[in-house]
Amino acid sequence: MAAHYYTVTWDQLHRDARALAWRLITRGPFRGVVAITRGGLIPAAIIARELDIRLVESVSVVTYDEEDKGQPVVTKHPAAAGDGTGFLIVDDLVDTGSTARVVRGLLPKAHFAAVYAKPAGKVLVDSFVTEVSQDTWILFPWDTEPQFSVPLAKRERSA
Ligand SMILES: O=P(O)(O)OC[C@H]1O[C@H](OP(=O)(O)OP(=O)(O)O)[C@H](O)[C@@H]1O
Ligand SMILES: O=c1[nH]c(=O)c2nc[nH]c2[nH]1
Ligand SMILES: [Mg+2]
Repeated sequence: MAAHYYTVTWDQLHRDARALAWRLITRGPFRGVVAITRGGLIPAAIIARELDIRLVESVSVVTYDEEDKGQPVVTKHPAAAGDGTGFLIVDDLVDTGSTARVVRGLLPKAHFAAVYAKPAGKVLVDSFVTEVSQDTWILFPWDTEPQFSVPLAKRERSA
């Protein structure tokens, strides 16, 4: 269980992905994008649109079952990206860095970008936008839904 949660709305994700695209303009040009499925797909689409890139490849690394972490397994290789030369890898976040380490091993020449980064993983990315603490779980808009909120005055107080 995480100590903190950081909720990201669709608007914020769009804004942060565009901010990442701004930073990436001077690091390119890129021939194509490799999205790390599934979390990297939407940021990759936003960034590919902003950088006017039409070649979008994907790589799938399965590591987590909700908040439980296992061994990373590559279930889809990024065949069109070769050794990564001229390619931009995009993920939604780096946490421990284990997904990034696997993908960097597959595409050693690519530029690695993530929208959000935690301290243990940020050394593995070339570009990111926002850092959160290691004990924070990021709640993405595709994993959440709006629900009724109990008024503050009716909540139980601990002290
Ligand atoms: O730095 P790490 O500790 O490897 O964690 C980061 C990875 O974990 C999440 O993906 P997940 O494996 O949950 O799959 P998903 O993208 O399909 O949700 C997230 O999208 C990153 O890809
Ligand atoms: O939705 C997510 N939020 C996170 O903080 C995280 N870390 C690894 N995998 C994650 N998935
Ligand atoms: Mg992922």
